Amino acid sequence: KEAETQQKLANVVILATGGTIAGAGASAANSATYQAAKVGIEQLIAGVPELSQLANVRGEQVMQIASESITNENLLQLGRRVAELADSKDVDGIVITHGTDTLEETAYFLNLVEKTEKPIIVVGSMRPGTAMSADGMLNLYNAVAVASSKDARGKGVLVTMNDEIQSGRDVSKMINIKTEAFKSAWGPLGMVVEGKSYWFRLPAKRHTMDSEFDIKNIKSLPDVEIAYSYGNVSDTAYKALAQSGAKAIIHAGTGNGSVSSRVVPTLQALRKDGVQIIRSSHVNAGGFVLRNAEQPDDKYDWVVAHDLNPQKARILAMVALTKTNDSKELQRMFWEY
Ligand SMILES: NC(=O)CC[C@H](N)C(=O)O
Repeated sequence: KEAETQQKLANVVILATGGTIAGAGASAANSATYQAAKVGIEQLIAGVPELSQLANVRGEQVMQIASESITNENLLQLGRRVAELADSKDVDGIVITHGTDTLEETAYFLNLVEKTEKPIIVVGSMRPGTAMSADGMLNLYNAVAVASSKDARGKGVLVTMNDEIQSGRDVSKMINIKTEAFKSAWGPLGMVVEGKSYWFRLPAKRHTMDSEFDIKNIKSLPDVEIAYSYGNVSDTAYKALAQSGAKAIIHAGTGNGSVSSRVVPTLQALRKDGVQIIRSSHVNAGGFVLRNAEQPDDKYDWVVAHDLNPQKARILAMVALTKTNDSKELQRMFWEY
């Protein structure tokens, strides 16, 4: 009988990378003071015995780090392992446990480069497992539930935090002291309640199977850097980033990706030197940069990041630059992905 149920259940692999979901604090009162990336994947799985009712689950420790330290090499390593598993006949879904600081970057990266319909769910937690009201157990349970469900197929890389199913493209960490931390300007795709998914909308942007990018063709990622804008900003950071070899600079602009008059001439000169200039916005609840508004992008040959925040714009720019260095092609990609 047991063997029969095992056969019916989906096979889900959990790739563990660290973060707070693998964190441990000194006492149950430590919700914010603790060490991330301490608990191994076997212990995480053992901590949620209910997972075995949802799927045949096995774990792999891919790395054990806090996500602010993730490098492009780490991203490629993780992406390649996800692709291998997605190609494997005996894997139905993949869950990635991840620190929340750069979770939105990894989720978007995988959304662009993984050629599969199989569910890929990225999940983290805001409190370590040792804290009162720890959120990791339920977030992981929900991730495995969505990863093992047929109706999550073909919807791109997803993020399950705080009972919501978010698109990996749209979701962003909006606050760092609440369990209700992950939001999208365009709303969640669905909800998970008691292990069942309820869907309300679909992603409109190209992803996974419909993407022109493939992790199997990406050997390395080019250097793309971000410069933050604010009142009284100087051009020092932009110049330094270009000098250190950045192929593209993401302008984390104010408002509609606006650029200070002190910085405009520098960005024009850098573009003439071959550096791609990509205007994004650091407006908190969701920036939205319009082409040729605020700045004459056609005239300067700049690109706008559409609704992508600066850190997501960096991910798309890196992936896009592996294919083209044509600014018009880059702009097309920024509209489509
Ligand atoms: N809530 C978290 O996961 C943050 C912990 C850590 N800074 C990380 O991103 O890995």
